[in-house]
Amino acid sequence: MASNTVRIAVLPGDGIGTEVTEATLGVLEPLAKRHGIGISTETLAAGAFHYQATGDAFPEASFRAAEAADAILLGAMGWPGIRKADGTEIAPQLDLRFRLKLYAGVRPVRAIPGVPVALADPRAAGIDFVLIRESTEGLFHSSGKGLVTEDYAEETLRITRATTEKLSRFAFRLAERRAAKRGRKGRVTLVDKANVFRAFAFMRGVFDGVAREFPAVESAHHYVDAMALDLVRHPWAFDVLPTENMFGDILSDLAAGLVGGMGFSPSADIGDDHAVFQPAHGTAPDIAGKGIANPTATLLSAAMMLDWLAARGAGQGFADAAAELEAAVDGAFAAGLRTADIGGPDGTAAVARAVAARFGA
Ligand SMILES: NC(=O)C1=CN([C@@H]2O[C@H](COP(=O)(O)OP(=O)(O)OC[C@H]3O[C@@H](n4cnc5c(N)ncnc54)[C@H](O)[C@@H]3O)[C@@H](O)[C@H]2O)C=CC1
Ligand SMILES: CC(C)CC(=O)C(=O)O
Ligand SMILES: [Mg+2]
Repeated sequence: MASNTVRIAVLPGDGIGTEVTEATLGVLEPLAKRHGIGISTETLAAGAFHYQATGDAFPEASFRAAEAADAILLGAMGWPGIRKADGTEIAPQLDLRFRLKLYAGVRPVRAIPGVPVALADPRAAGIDFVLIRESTEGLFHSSGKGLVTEDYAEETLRITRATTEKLSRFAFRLAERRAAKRGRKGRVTLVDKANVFRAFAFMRGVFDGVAREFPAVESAHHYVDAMALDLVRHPWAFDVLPTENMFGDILSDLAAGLVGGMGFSPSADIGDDHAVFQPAHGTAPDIAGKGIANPTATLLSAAMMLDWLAARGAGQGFADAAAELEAAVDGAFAAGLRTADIGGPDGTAAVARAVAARFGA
């Protein structure tokens, strides 16, 4: 990667995906100028409405351009009324995860000062954990391949040693970095269903093997049903939570609900060579076109992107810009910004303005 200049492929997608992406690009521009970092963007077509118009949800040219970019910023894709012949929805974001082997779906869940949390316990203000949703296999391995007959339907879950090892190492390394920052011991808790399914007993065995490589980090296991309970009972107790694809999909929405909703839930799908940064939410047909979508999740995803680019050699300016963007989001809410999803008056553009104003734009 050429130092200090990066190419970002932008896939706005459908519904509020386009709105939160536009707001985020509007913040990235002055941020890049301020830090003297070069960011060029190329907007690419893909999504449900593109499928409706052309019959192609994800043109190969868009995929190739995304693959060639230094990083990919994605809004959201899919629309409930636009379906393929098999009854499922359009989801090019899944193609990206599979084709670019983005096994680590990193979904940080953090209480932002000023944003109401769902729990009355004062410890909820300290919610700060990271779900790592394996994003290339698990039950989603079966997507588009399930068997459907007149009388029954069947989908298969797949767990591999190679991906579980990578996922586990990613989780332990993240826990090490978080421990260094927070000055406390890291803890990685595998979320599985090893009491019932052999595939999860296998996953647990592989995870335990990797855990032995990281003696300074605590390791634990939790069944997914109990984790759904405990994320509501005491979410502040968790640190890094790797899990299977479908479990992570479900738990990440639950977790978002703890800290203000989907509008506050960033994510990054990271592989060995590529990464996609996108909010964990969808296209929100119920609020699309109204100018009230909360772009915070996308802004925080963009901060994760800048940080990831810095770690890959783009330069310290990217790390500084990432830190400033996250601080600007926190600062804006601490200063009274209130989005519609938490009952406030501030729409998409107002959030972008308030965040950019924190760093003088
Ligand atoms: N990564 C992606 O691109 C995803 C795409 N989808 C697709 O999106 C479409 C809608 O799916 P839903 O199940 O309704 O999930 P959703 O995440 O779009 O919406 C769930 C709820 O959260 C709210 N919400 C979501 N993002 C918000 C934001 N930024 N600001 C304020 N409120 C927000 C919505 O208004 C809705 O009440 C479907 O076609 C689905 O397949 C769903 C999830 C992720
Ligand atoms: C197409 C879906 C898997 C998208 C989704 O729900 C997600 O990324 O969380
Ligand atoms: Mg989801």
